Formats: sequence, structure tokens, C-alpha cells
Amino acid sequence: MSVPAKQPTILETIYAQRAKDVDMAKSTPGATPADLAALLSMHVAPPLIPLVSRLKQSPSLPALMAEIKRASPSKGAISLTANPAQQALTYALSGASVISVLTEPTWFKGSLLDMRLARQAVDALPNRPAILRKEFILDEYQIAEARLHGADTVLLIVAMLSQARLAELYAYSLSLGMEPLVEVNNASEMKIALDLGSKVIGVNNRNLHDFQVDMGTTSRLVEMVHEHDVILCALSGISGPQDVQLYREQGVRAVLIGEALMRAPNTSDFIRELLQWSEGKESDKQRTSWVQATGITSAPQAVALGEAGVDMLGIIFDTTNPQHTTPHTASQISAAVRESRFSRTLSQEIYPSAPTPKPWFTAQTDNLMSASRRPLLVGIFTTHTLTEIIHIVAHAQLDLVQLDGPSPLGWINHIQVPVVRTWDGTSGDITCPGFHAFARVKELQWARELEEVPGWPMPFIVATRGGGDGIEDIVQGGKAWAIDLDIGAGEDELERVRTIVKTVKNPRV
Ligand SMILES: O=C(O)c1ccccc1NCC(=O)[C@H](O)[C@H](O)COP(=O)(O)O
Repeated sequence: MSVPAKQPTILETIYAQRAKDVDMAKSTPGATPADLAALLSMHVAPPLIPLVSRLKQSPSLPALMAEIKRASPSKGAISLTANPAQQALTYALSGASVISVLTEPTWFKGSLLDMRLARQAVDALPNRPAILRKEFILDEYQIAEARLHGADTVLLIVAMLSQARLAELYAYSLSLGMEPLVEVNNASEMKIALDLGSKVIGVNNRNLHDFQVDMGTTSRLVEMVHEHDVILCALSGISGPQDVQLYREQGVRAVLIGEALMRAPNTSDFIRELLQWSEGKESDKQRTSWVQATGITSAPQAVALGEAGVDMLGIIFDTTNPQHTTPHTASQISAAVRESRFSRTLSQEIYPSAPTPKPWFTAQTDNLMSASRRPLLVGIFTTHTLTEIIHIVAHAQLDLVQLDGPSPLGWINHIQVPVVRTWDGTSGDITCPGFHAFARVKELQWARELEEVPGWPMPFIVATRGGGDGIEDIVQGGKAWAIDLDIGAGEDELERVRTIVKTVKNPRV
């Protein structure tokens, strides 16, 4: 008696079709694997932006990954005639950090052209969203295609790949400069993603074998990433502000939304509602509560300052400065700080208020201040080249870069971490959004004079002179969100820093 064959699930069916599609594409003249390799080696692919830092620079928490989705196997047609360029631009201008474009043609009615048009529509925007190729990726060929057509990242679905294949595709994507979004649906898949070293993990609330959507899927896996430097994203089924709010409270850092956005009668209004943008409160506009200690030269000193309550540790790389540090020592400092970093539990304290439609610098500042692990490491550069900076950031695993010397505005697009720019009071417009995430001034006076946009004081890091004179003045001035102290080598330095931390964090009102 013959046993009836098991019906393939939708994921298996899509996989089989995509495998055939890829084979066909590979034999297309001009688009063979060798052709794509040649194009990649010519560096004709458009410039990338790094997914991790783009998500960290989101103006909202959680960051929005907005999807272009014409149709789906579970819902059929959603918005067949959508214009991907228009949709992408709307998403970008409404604050999306990532634009996910479904490129699968049979069930989702997407294409690489859709993704290319989405990229082109946002390409010239300052701090444009990252472009995600949302696909059923089973071959390096699709990743090469994605890169050449303007993606910054690709989706890798754990449920669809053997562990060995997943590792190969992950490595290949990294080799093209793209940190993938790795999708999981349960604890064992989450373990695989974590073991892989994935930095951006999406939990799909939709089971891709049977279409069931369970919004608790993400919530149940949040705990597993707590000890990892991972951006956790919730994918699928998100339809309103209550879903976003719940994930925000649970510490989810990004939400990927497709159908609800594609069906919204007014996309930008719906995004405002989803993310609970509201009017800025007075309390959002004035603060001084972070302390940066600059001139760190050893690991024990860094750890002690972290324990004293310092939020950012400045490491100087300019060799003409007596307080400078070599990249080698910086990586030792970095290892010690990462080991000792205190991790806050996720609570209202870290996610203090619903995000509001804040202007660029205020939003960057608020996001940084929600970092759950501190102190953060700031590499300070004056004369280094862009290549040297990128190399040192990677080697020493720095969290921020501070540019003290003159540097082209476009560097922010190539440096993988948020950039602080020091302003000398004259050069360029320090309040121009998109070219740096944070502004640092040496004179409180300059900070006092500038607003980011009318009604919003520009948030500055203000450097103090030598012994830290004027701190009370800076704190009371309310325009600085952080003060930057020079650290000396004296024995009583730690005590001095403790006192300053106390003054800054508990100002007299
Ligand atoms: O959406 C589907 O029906 C689907 C079925 C089988 C495999 C994948 C599927 N969707 C891909 C996605 O993961 C979603 O497009 C994405 O997470 C957005 O979901 P939603 O906000 O629910 O549209």
C-alpha cells in the first residue's frame, strides 16, 4: 500500500520555485554568476550604508522597518499597483530606518526593479534608510544580485536553510559588506542565529509553514538576546500602536511592518500613530546628564571611570596629543570595558517615553541615551584618514567616532558608528542634519546661541576646560546633554570625576 506523500508547506513550495528561478537567472546571458562576480569586482554596486548603525540611529524606538509588499501567499493581493518609489519615499520621510522590499515574483508580485526604484527614490536623502532585499535566499547569486541592485542588507531565513548553508550565505553577505537580517521563529532557530554571530535578528511572528501568526512569538524570545549585542526585531502581524508599544516595553529594537502600511489610507499619518509620535514635552528639550571622560590611556582606568558613572570614554588617537593611545591599547581598553559594562535591565527607565517627532539631533541624542550598556567608547580623531578611522573602529570595536579636525561631511556614510563632530564656532553649519549625529562645542556660549529648529535647542556635548570649571554653568544652562572632561593622571582624578558625575546627574534646580 502506498503512503500518501506529505503535502509540502508554503515555505517548501516557495523554496522549490525560487531554486528553479535562480537556476534560470544564472543562465541568462550577461547575468551569469561569473558576470555578477565581474561586476562586483569592478565596484559598480552603489554605496552601502551599514544596517546596524542605521538601526541604532533611528529617530524612533523601536526603529521602523517598513515593507513594500504588493501581495502575499496568505492574503493574496494587498496593493498590486503600488508605486515602489513613491512608497519608499513616503516611508523614508516618515522616519523609517529600513525599507524592506519583497522581490519574489510569484506569490508576492515583487521584483528587483521594485527594490532598485525604492533605493533610487531615497538615494539622495541625508541619512537614507537601509534597503533590505526581502527574499527567499538560498544561493550566493541572489545576494550578489541584491548588492548590485542597491540593497544594503538581505534576509536569511533559518527555517529554510541547513546550518552549514546558512553560515555560508551569512559569510558571503558579510563579504559584500552587508550584515544580514537573520529570521527565526522559535528558540532553537534563535540559538542557531546567535551561534552564527548574527547582529540583527528578526523573530517572525508568522509561521512560514502554516501561516499562523502569534504575536507572542517575539515576546517569548526577547530574553534569549539579553546578554548579546544583538538588535532584536519583531516581524509580521503588527497592525497598530498597541503592538508597537508592547514590543517597545519588552526591549524590541525594531519592528517590520508590511500589510498594515500597504493598506493604510494615509501612510505617514498611520506611521505617526503606530510609533505614537506626539508633541515634544518641555522635559524632552532640556537635559544635561551624560559625562564623557576624555584621554583614557589604560584598561583599569577605563573600567574605574565606568564604575564611577561615566557614560562615554574618549580615546585619543592623534599622536601629537600627550594623552594619545595606540590602536592596540585601545582594543585592550575596549575588551576590558565590554567585559565590565553594566547592563541595565530593560525597563521604563531606558525607554522613558513614547518617541515624538523630534528633530534629527534631539532624536539621535535620545536614542544614544537609551543605550542599555555603558560606558560607550568614543574614538577621537584629528588628522587620520577615513581608511585609518574605519580600520581602528573595527579593530578596537568603538561605539562612536569624534572628528576633531576638518573632515568631509560625507564621511558619516562610511563610518560604521555614529559620528560626533567638534565645531570650532565658524566652520560650516553644525545644525545641518544628516552629516553627523552629535555636535560638540568647546564654548558653552556657542551652544547657547543655536537652535536645531525653532523651539528646539540644539543638543550639544560641551567640552570643559582643564579642571572642569564651569560645569555648574553648563548644567544649569540646559543646552548640553553631555559634558566632556579631560582626564589627567593624578591620584585624585577618580574622586574628582565622581563629584562631577554627581553634579551632572543630580543638578540643583
Ligand atoms: O506574508 C505572508 O503571507 C508570507 C507567507 C509565507 C512566507 C513569508 C510571508 N511573508 C513574508 C514576511 O515575513 C512578511 O512580509 C513581513 O514580516 C511583514 O509582515 P506583515 O506586516 O504581516 O505584512
